[in-house]
Amino acid sequence: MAEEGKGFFKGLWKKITGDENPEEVTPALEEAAPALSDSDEATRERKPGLFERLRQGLSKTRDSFVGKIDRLVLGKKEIDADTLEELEEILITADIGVQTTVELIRTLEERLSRNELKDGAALRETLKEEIFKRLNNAAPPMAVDSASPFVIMVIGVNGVGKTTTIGKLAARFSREGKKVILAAGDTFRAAAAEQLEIWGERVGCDVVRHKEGADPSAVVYDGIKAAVARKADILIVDTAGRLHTKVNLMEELKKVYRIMGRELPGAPHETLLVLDAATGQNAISQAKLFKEAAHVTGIALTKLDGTAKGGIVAAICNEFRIPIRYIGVGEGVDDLRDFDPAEFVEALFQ
Ligand SMILES: Nc1nc2c(ncn2[C@@H]2O[C@H](COP(=O)(O)OP(=O)(O)OP(=O)(O)O)[C@@H](O)[C@H]2O)c(=O)[nH]1
Repeated sequence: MAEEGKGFFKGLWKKITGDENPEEVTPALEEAAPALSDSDEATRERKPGLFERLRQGLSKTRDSFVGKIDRLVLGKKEIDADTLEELEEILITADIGVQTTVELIRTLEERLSRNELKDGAALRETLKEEIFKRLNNAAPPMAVDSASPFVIMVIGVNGVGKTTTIGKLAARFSREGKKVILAAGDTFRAAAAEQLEIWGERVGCDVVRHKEGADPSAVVYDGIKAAVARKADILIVDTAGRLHTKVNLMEELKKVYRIMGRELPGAPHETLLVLDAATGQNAISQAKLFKEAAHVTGIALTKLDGTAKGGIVAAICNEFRIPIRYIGVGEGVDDLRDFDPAEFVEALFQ
């Protein structure tokens, strides 16, 4: 650039940004936006809307959890043991879980002793980073194209949002052009099959159901036969969330699981446990219980929008080592989102 032109550019730059030295800033800007393709442009246009919805969905957790952290750390010029003690209390009450809280505080203490936490802002940033690390238990996404039909067994106690999650998943897969069949394996409650049929009509997919009180294994058997005969891409199987006893429930789930594998080797390809975030520590107990009885391979965490207990995400990721595949942030069909740890932490702390 000619010197004269450079001067003009510098002046303009300062006017726009208030920054004296464009040379220092320009390389970073170039790095940040290497060649935007058309699809990047499209993503950028779509992203703010989706991100904003996620932010809104997490507003209760952000206001209580991150709000408390901000009140504790912002403006603090020095971090000491008392600050970390107060932080520990906030983490515990935010349903992050005792084990994860202890780990986080230990890490922060170490970083404090290495002089890495100079002030409140540094503490906030480090906490965000450490929470992200614990959410990021890398697991490959559900590989629905790896089998045909790909069978998803959905488990969880009543009322957690199982049927709604199945409906939202069916809608999403159908939109992607996949043929989906639903099997109403909860024969204990008549309303469960009816609810599933309503979703089937809404989404435009077949529902296999039997009468109330029928053997769920028979429903699953028919579901698999129908999925194979009709060349479905995905079969989603609902299961009971409540029986006369907990032991009965677990035994039934084991039986349904066995029948699937017998009728279609490799099935179920995914056992998705649905948990209600608003139930806090109860969701943790359910995760423990189902993990022991069923081969849980993924979690859908619903109702994050209605609760301040969003910290439960960290407890689940860190303590169970079962990937959270989806999060529910509203009742709408588009409110079941892929769980993206980076986006989640950003939406929480921003
Ligand atoms: N706000 C909000 N509500 C949700 C979400 N997911 C499900 N719900 C609502 O939670 C309620 C219970 O959902 P269901 O799908 O009926 O729950 P279920 O686990 O199938 O319950 P049963 O059919 O009784 O076993 C419904 O009113 C849903 O609309 C979510 O992510 N956010």
